[in-house]
Amino acid sequence: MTLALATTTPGEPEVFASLQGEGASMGRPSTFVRLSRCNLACEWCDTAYTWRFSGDNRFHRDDLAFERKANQVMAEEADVARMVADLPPDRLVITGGEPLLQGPQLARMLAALDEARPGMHVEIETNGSVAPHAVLDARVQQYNVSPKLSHSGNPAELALVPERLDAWAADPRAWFKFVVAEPADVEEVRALKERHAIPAERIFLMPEGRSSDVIRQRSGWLSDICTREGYRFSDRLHIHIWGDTRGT
Ligand SMILES: C[S@@+](CC[C@H](N)C(=O)[O-])C[C@H]1O[C@@H](n2cnc3c(N)ncnc32)[C@H](O)[C@@H]1O
Ligand SMILES: Nc1nc2[nH]cc(C(=O)O)c2c(=O)[nH]1
Ligand code: SF4
Ligand SMILES: [Mg+2]
Repeated sequence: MTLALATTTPGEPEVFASLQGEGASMGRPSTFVRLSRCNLACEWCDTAYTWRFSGDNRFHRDDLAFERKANQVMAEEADVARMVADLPPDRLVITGGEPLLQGPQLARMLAALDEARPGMHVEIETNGSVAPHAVLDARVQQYNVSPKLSHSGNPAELALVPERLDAWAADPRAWFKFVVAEPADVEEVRALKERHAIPAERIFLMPEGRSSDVIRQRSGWLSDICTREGYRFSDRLHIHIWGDTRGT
């Protein structure tokens, strides 16, 4: 059984220990597993190498067939579990790409992990447009849900699935993390918050930016909006420490 993972060095699955750089667990030592493939195609995606393979695969869900692709490695679920178990952190962050596209494979990987190293805390980074597989869902402690606003360039009918947003809003494990590039983007956050009854204390606003300079520039007005409107602010700690570097 295999998982499609991103690679940092050719042939090597992108599994690494770092600090969680964003959201509710920022600063916590965590092991990251980065999967490949995505059902969306954000214009500013900082990990487009996980899904933008040869040619243009925007919005073609049938492209999710698991053949070998550049920047992708197929790894045995048990081998991924062993790599995670051998790293020091007791927390796991599963990201991508869109990890919820590989729910059954992740559920099996986590079952193997529980054999090798029981009790790890599991967080999933997701764009929030896909329902989690039931067996996987039962093993997850935290969802970091990042619904995509119009500046991402995704069609709203793919990115913002109303019944999914209602389900995340009702799930106490879910934290919302909206990427914001301009003050006007926050209007869309306000509308989603009202429409789906998302509690403001579970909403982070995070500046779009792949460099410390851009993040810092946008943090001024974004932190003012958070202070006025009761949202939480999320920095991007890993970018300040390591820059936009794979495997950090
Ligand atoms: C690469 S995504 C992978 C997980 C999932 N596909 C998602 O979008 O949530 C991980 C996180 O990085 C955020 N992100 C990606 N590119 C970014 C950028 N240029 N600036 C700020 N955040 C970004 C996403 O919104 C998401 O919260
Ligand atoms: N350090 C670090 N923290 C992160 N939190 C979410 C990340 C992601 O790409 O999903 C990420 C990442 O890539 N690196
Ligand atoms: S949903 Fe996530 S992985 Fe997919 S393109 Fe957007 S930011 Fe990148
Ligand atoms: Mg990242």
